[in-house]
Amino acid sequence: MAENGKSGLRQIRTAAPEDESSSNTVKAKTIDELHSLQKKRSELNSPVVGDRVVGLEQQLQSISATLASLTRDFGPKLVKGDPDATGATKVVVAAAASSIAVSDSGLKFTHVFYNLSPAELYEQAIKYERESFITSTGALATLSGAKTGRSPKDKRVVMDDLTKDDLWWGKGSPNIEMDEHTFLTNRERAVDYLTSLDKVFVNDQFLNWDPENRIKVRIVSARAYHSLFMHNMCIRPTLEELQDFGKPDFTILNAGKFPCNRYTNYMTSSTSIDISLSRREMVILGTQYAGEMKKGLFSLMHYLMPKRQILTLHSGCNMGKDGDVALFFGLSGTGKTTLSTDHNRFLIGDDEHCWGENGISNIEGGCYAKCIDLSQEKEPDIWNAIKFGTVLENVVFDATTRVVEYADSSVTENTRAAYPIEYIPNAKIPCVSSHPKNVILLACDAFGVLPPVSKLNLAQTMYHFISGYTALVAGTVEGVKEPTATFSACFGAAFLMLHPTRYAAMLAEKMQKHGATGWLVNTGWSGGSYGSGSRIKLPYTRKIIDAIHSGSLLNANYQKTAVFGLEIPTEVEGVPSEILDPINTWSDKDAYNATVLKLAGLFRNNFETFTGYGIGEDDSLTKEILAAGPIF
Ligand SMILES: Nc1ncnc2c1ncn2[C@@H]1O[C@H](COP(=O)(O)OP(=O)(O)OP(=O)(O)O)[C@@H](O)[C@H]1O
Ligand SMILES: O=C([O-])CC(=O)C(=O)O
Ligand SMILES: [Ca+2]
Ligand SMILES: [Mn+2]
Repeated sequence: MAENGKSGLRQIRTAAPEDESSSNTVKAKTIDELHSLQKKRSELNSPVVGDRVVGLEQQLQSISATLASLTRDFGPKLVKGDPDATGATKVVVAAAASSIAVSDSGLKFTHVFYNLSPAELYEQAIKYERESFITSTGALATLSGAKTGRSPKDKRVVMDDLTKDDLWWGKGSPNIEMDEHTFLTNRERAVDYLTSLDKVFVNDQFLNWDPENRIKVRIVSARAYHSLFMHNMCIRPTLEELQDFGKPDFTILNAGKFPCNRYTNYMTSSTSIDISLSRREMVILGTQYAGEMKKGLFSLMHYLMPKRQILTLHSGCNMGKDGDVALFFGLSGTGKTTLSTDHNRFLIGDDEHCWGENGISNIEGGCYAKCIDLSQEKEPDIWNAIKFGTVLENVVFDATTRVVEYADSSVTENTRAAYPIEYIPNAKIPCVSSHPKNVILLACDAFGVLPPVSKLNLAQTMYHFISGYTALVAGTVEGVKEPTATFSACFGAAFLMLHPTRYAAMLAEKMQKHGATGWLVNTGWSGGSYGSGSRIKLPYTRKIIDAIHSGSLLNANYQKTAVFGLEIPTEVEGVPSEILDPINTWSDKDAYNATVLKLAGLFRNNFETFTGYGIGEDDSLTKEILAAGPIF
C-alpha cells in the first residue's frame, strides 16, 4: 500500500481559487432562490396567451364536475399542483360554488395532477408508491396489488332503456347486469374515496387514430402508476388539442384498491367494474390491475363503433413495405403483440383496432406486451421498448442492479410492459392503414393437434372467428397440467357489447368486399399435447407469417386434413415440412387421432349456442358456416 504521500494521490486544494467571484457562481442569494432557478414555467401546466394563463380554470371546473357527488349540487374544491411542493402557489381554486360547507368534505381541497409528464409521474410514483422502482433500463417497475389480471366475473353493465334490447345479455355474455341505482351507489363510493385523497391524477386523452371517430376520454385515478399506464396506452393529445379538449365523451373513475361494499346489491366480491353507457362512465372499485381501464374502454368502443358501421377488432395489425396489411386475431397470450411487432413491417397496433370505410385504425396509443420469458434475441423490438417511460407490471428484478429477471413468475405469469407505440422503431404514426389483405386467426393449441398453418375459406374463417378457440395450459399449480380449451366469441367475448353474430356479420361483409384471405395459425403445441410435445418455435411461426405476408403461401400446394377439414400447405420456406401436418410429429398416432376427436367435440359443443342465429342477408352464408366446422 502506498501511504507515503508520494503515491500519486491527487493533492487536496485548501486555498480558494482566485476567480471565485466570477462567472462560475450562481445568480441566487438564498437556497430557495437557487432552487427556483432550476424549473422554468411549463407550457403544459400553464399555457399562456398574452399575459393570461388559459385553460386551467376551465379544466379544473370540468374536473370538479366530473368528481361531483350526485347528492350535492357542486363538485369538490380542486387545486392544481403538488400538495407537497414547497412554496407551491395554489394556482387556481376551482369550482365548488361558493356555498357554505355543510360537511368536512366541503371544506377540503383535492389537488389535481392533470396530464403530468412521464418524468413527473415517475417522481410521484417513486416518492409515494412503495412498490415503485426504476429498473436498470429506466422502466418504472410496479405492482398491481392483489389482482394481477382482469376480473371478468366482476364486470357489470347497467341495464336500462338504452341497453336492455340492444346489448348481449345472458348465457355467454360478459355483461353482467346491474341497475342504475347500484351503479350510482358505487359511483358515489368511488367519488367519495377519490375526493377524500389529498391528490388525484387526471388524464384527458383520445381513443382511435381515425380523426373522424376519435373519442375523448378522461381517467381519474389515485395512483401515478395508473396515470402513466393510461398516458402510454391512450393517444396523447398535443398541447393545442388539450386546450380545446372540452367535455370528455367518456370518464373512468378508478378508485383502485378501495373496495366496493359487499352489502350493496349485486356485489359478489370486493371488486366491481361498472359501466353505464347512458352516463358514459365507468367506475372501478377493488382492483388496481390497470388492464381493466384499457379493456373497459375497449368494451365502450365495441358499443360505440358498430353504431357507426365500424367494426371493432381484438387484433394486432401491421403493414408491409408495399402497403399490404395483416390483422392478427387471437385470445390473450396467442401472439398478437409478438407477431405484429415485426422488424420488417410497420406496426399499426398490437391489440385493439377499428375497421371502417377507409381501412384500419388503431384505438390505442401504446402496446401492452407479455413479458414472461422475454428475451432480447427473440423479441428485440419489445425488449428495446422497455426503457424510460415504460410501465413494467409485476416483474421481479435484482435488488441491487435492478436488472429484470423475465423468467421469474414469482408475482404472476402475467407480467406486462406498457409503452407508447412510438417506442417501436417502425411504428406507423398516425396508426392507420388501408384494408387488410390477410386476416390471421391465432390459436395457442395446447392439445397440439391444429396444424401450424391452414388456409381458410370465408365460411371457415367465420366459423373459427365465432368459435374463438385457444387452449393454454392451466395455471402454474403443482400437479397435472392439462390443457383446457377456451372458446371466446370473436376472439374477445369478454369485450363484446352486442351479440357476437353482429360483429361476425360485419367481418364477413368486409372480408368479402375487400378480398381478404383468412388463415388459422397455431402458435401452441406440436409433437404431442402439453406435457409430451413442445411449443412451436417462434422463428418457425415467424417464417409462416412471412410466407403469408409475401403472398407465397397463397399459391402453395395444399392438402386437406381429416375431421377439421383444414387446407394445409405441403411446404413453407424455412419451416421443416414434416411439422406442417401435425400427425407426423406425434409418435403415438392413436393418441393423436383421439385428441383430434376430443377437440372436435369441444368445438361442436361450443358452437351449439350459435346455431340459432343467422349471419348475412340470406341464410346461405349461415349454412356454410355451420358446415365449416369439424365433421366426424
Ligand atoms: N410460436 C410462437 N408464436 C407466438 N408467440 C409465442 C410462440 N412461442 C412462444 N410465444 C410467446 O407467447 C407469448 C405471446 O404473447 P402476446 O403478448 O403476443 O399475446 P397477445 O395475443 O398479445 O395477448 P394479450 O391480448 O393478452 O395482450 C409471448 O410471450 C411469446 O414470446
Ligand atoms: O387486458 C388484459 O389484461 C390483457 C389483454 O390484452 C387481454 O387479456 O386481452
Ligand atoms: Ca398483447
Ligand atoms: Mn388483448
